[in-house]
Amino acid sequence: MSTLYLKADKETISKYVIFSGDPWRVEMLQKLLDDPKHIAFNREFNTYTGTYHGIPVTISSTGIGAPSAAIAMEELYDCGMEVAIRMGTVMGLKDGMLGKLLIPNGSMRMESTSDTYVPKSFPAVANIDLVNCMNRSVTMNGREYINGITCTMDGFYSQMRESRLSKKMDTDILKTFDDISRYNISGVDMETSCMLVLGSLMDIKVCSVTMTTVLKNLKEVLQGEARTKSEEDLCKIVLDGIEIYHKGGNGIG
Ligand SMILES: O=P(O)(O)O[C@H]1O[C@H](CO)[C@@H](O)[C@H]1O
Ligand SMILES: O=c1cc[nH]c(=O)[nH]1
Repeated sequence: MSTLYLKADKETISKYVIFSGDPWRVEMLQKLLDDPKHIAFNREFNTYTGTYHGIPVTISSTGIGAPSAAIAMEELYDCGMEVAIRMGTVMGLKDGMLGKLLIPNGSMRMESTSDTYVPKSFPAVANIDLVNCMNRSVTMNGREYINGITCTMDGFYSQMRESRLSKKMDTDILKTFDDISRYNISGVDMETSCMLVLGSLMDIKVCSVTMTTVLKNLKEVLQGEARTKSEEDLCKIVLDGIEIYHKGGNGIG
């Protein structure tokens, strides 16, 4: 029987799963797989399974935010997922980060979905072996990475970007950034901490590999060809990272 939202089942899902936020990034990634089989595109969940250099890999999407990321994680865990990688974009909070990969060791839980599973004192931490393999893959692919702590939030236009409403309500978006910058937080996204928490609860391996596409206050933004190239590199980096991990961290090729 297929799952409620992703329309997946045990026969079609592999143990390695990559989750993009954006369903259209899945279309970019599936082009790098051999023999990609389209499982379903239902709501925000676009899912394929194929192989990368002989390794079975499933790719899917979570849409924006932790609630739907938790649904995707739950349903593919039900189908036998053992390794989950978030492959997304992130807003960098430090200068010079644009185009660099932010691969957090852990993430501050400012989203609320993970609170529905465990208390806030439960940490959101990444699997160290996966992080190391992804770091190696970034270097191999000619990019730079940053490890450290990120922050995951729920409110895009209430916490991360000014809007007509936030101005009308006098919401101080910059104060949020100032507050978390004092904690040496490197970047902000909307899914990572929830996915890391669920991975620990499921006793599977999880990490988050994110491309810095924008800096806070839109100080710098990756656009046009540079943005496309950075997302293409992100897809390749995550696939190569899985290959490194699959081979016991001993390199690829
Ligand atoms: O590019 P993705 O993976 O969607 O990630 C980031 O982009 C979205 C916000 O623009 C949020 O989902 C955030 O986490
Ligand atoms: O603005 C942005 C861009 C990428 N990721 C986010 O979470 N926010």
